[in-house]
Amino acid sequence: MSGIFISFEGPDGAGKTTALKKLMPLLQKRTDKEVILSREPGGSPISEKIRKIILEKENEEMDARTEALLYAAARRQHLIDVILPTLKQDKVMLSDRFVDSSIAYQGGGREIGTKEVAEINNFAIEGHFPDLTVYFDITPDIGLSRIKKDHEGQMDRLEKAAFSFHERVYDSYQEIVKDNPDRIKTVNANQSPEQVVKDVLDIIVKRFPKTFAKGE
Ligand SMILES: Nc1ncnc2c1ncn2[C@@H]1O[C@H](COP(=O)(O)OP(=O)(O)OP(=O)(O)O)[C@@H](O)[C@H]1O
Ligand SMILES: Cc1cn([C@H]2C[C@H](O)[C@@H](COP(=O)(O)O)O2)c(=O)[nH]c1=O
Repeated sequence: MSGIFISFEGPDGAGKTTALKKLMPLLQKRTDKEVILSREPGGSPISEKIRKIILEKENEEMDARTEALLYAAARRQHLIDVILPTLKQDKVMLSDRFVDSSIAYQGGGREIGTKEVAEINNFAIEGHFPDLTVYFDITPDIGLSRIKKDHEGQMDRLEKAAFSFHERVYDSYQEIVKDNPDRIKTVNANQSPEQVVKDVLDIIVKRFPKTFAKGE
């Protein structure tokens, strides 16, 4: 596998999607490798169908373990349909969320347990961890207030969960970051969108200087 796999993580409203849209062309300018952007849950036709089931507000009664299995199933299909083919073609794969989201949201937030959730995800991803993960650090009060300001009426099932759930997600992410210092690098997401993009770009270029050397 010769491509580069980078995931982006963080609590709801951290600004990943906003930053990734701006980051994509900046990265593409610096490399001859094709840069592909995808997201989880989703990113391929079957996984997008699973995403709909997971996030629909009507599915309030969904059991926590069912939710964890659905995220892992969507991830497996995304891996097979998009991530592995992209890496085999020597491209750069950017994924807006990956396995750490399940550990933080289902393991921590839903209190299933990080070990249990890691186990079903190990089955799904068969060791294909990202080469680099950029964690967008934002406290749940700030992240959720951004979302409420932007689209309160259209908040999905996860975004609408209790504040204590989002606090557990945040705490769980802090643990994951602490436990994976080589793979995960943190960006302060409570800065201007421009500064966030600059910081993320710096991290990626520093980690893969040869790949992103064009135009230096
Ligand atoms: N640096 C920033 N400062 C202030 N507001 C921001 C910043 N970045 C993004 N936003 C706003 O915050 C909201 C959430 O941003 P975005 O959708 O990019 O976050 P996200 O990390 O993808 O969230 P989620 O995972 O919940 O979808 C949007 O309204 C966006 O305009
Ligand atoms: C991959 C993944 C995601 N989640 C949560 C995180 C968000 O609340 C939603 C996804 O929405 P986004 O706007 O596309 O970020 O799902 C999760 O709980 N577990 C996961 O594995």
